[in-house]
Amino acid sequence: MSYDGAVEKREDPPQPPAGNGGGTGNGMVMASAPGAGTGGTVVVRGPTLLERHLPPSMLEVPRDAKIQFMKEILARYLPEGERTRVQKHREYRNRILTAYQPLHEELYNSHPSAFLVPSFIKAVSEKTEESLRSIMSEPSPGVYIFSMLQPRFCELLLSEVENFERWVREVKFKIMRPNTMNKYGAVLDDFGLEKMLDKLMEEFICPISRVFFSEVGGSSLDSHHGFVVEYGKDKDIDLGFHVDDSEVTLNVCLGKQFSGGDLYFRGVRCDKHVNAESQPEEVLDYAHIPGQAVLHKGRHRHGARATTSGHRINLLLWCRSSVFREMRKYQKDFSSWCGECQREKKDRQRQSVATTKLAFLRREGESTA
Ligand SMILES: O=C(O)CCC(=O)C(=O)O
Ligand SMILES: [Fe+2]
Repeated sequence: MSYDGAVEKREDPPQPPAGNGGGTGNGMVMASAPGAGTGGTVVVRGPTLLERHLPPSMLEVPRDAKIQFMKEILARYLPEGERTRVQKHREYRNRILTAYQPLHEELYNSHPSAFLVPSFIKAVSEKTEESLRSIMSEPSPGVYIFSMLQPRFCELLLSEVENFERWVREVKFKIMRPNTMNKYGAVLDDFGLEKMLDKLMEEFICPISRVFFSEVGGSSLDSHHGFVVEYGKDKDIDLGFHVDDSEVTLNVCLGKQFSGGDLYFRGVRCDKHVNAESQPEEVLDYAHIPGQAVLHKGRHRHGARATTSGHRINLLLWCRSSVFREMRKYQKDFSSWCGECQREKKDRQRQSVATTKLAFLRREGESTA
């Protein structure tokens, strides 16, 4: 195999930073389960079944207020440890939000369509497989590449991230990194971009995922973890072979100038087969281009090669489905999406056809003897 060693499961960081000026203290463990921790922004979408249970006084309030109300009720039913984690993460975010002064307000307040290229907006608004395929390539099964972000948005976001990191250094704020495999990068949801990214997921990634990723919960995405990863000198160099803690991952290069940093893909696998061999058609290398997006299943094994010069920053949106995760707990057969389960199933079918044929031929032989 052309990758090294075993596949890692890339998750939100398990440990919070300790002590930000009398804050959370130690031990805010980040859960990778939906609804908790860094990625725990479960968004209740409306009109939903849950909405029918709202008290009459809540029916006319804005959607955000309804969501907040429902979240608070649902939080009461979380296990104790998880409730504490959610609460501490909320406090962590609030400390950032009250102290950090954003540089480009428009990033926070504009509708995401202001940042997207027109061809992408048009294809998604038509919502058909044909319109989506007209702007995408699929160089290996399940990996979709398309032009997505306007250069101006990439520049604004890069400059906002720089500003945030400058503030972090100046006030010596200990931030949580995006997940267990990065030492650099920042969680965009933690400094105010959660709502904008949620709209991006809901209005643009959900319609695509419904078409291409329905077998892994693409029709019921309901939360996200949005962050940037950074590579180059004095940053992360490469990223090991892994699967994401997501159902669907959006990965868009923001820039700047760099060489190297190719993504490599090696097929989709369930937990049991995560280290199984890859098939030739599953092998893909992809060179990042600023503004261009890669969309794939979280369980699609991948990694990033060394960024050999310059500075590469990518926007990642891990999209999750709480319904899919719950259902997966009770399933054993993942042949609708795991390449190795599919291969095993085909082998079993071939075997059973061969056995039936043999039995038939034997019977035929006996009756003509
Ligand atoms: O560096 C990249 O482009 C890959 C990032 C990635 O796979 C991740 O953050 O999960
Ligand atoms: Fe990844």
